[in-house]
Amino acid sequence: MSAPLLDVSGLCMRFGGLLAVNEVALRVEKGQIVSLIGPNGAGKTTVFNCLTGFYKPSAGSIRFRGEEVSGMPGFRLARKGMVRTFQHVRLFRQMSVVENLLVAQHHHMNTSMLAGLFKTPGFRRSEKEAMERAAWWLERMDLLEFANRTAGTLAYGQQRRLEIARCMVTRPTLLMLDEPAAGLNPRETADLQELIAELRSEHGMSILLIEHDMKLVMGISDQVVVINQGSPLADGTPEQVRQNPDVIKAYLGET
Ligand SMILES: Nc1ncnc2c1ncn2[C@@H]1O[C@H](COP(=O)(O)OP(=O)(O)OP(=O)(O)O)[C@@H](O)[C@H]1O
Repeated sequence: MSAPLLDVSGLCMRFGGLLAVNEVALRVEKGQIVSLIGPNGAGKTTVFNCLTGFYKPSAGSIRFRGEEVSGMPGFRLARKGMVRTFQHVRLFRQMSVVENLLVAQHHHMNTSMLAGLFKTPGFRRSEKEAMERAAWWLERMDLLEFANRTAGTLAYGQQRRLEIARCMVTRPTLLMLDEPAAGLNPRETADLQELIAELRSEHGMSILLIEHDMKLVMGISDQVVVINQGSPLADGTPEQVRQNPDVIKAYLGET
């Protein structure tokens, strides 16, 4: 059997006296949708920040495509195919919608500064492909008509979609979404669920999701990992997790 796409074990993150993440383990197999859930302050975003190189974990192993990547900076992880969105939308708000997608691809373009200076055929081809990819994803996300609008002026749901498009133009392997349904209305959340399913079925994405919307989590996940106060509480299929008494007590019982 091949190694999991993402294999995290013994992950710990300490902030001074606070052990915010304590021995967390999770796996994402290729093509899986895995959700990380837990009450407010459970440590979910801290786990994401460790996985994506924002924090250097205090302990533990993070293997991505078989390689130990713990402590690797975010831009290198992104090049390797691990990309994320944020709990609070983070776009280049003053840039146009399409510029946001072009900038995102810059690190991934196979061109040198000299090639850019002399506008070599290779550089021009690379730029054309980046523009085509941006246009494709803008259309897919129903954002094409806003291509030249300043990103900060888009409606909130559109900004969320642009953030996902910004990940997708880099052609990632693992997409990590931090509360993608936050601030969306029920219709938009249902559309998001459909989009996530299609990212997997049509684009071969593997997805790790932090989400509070239980309908979305239970409706879309292959596996659910539950943490509470930084520590692992349960993991399994949505059905197994839904019926776990510890989870009901610590988390689902709250809602
Ligand atoms: N940079 C930091 N410095 C100190 N403490 C932090 C830092 N980041 C997070 N924490 C603490 O770590 C704990 C876990 O926070 P985290 O944001 O990871 O939880 P969460 O599960 O994502 O919560 P929510 O669902 O509310 O977003 C909290 O007690 C938080 O205050």
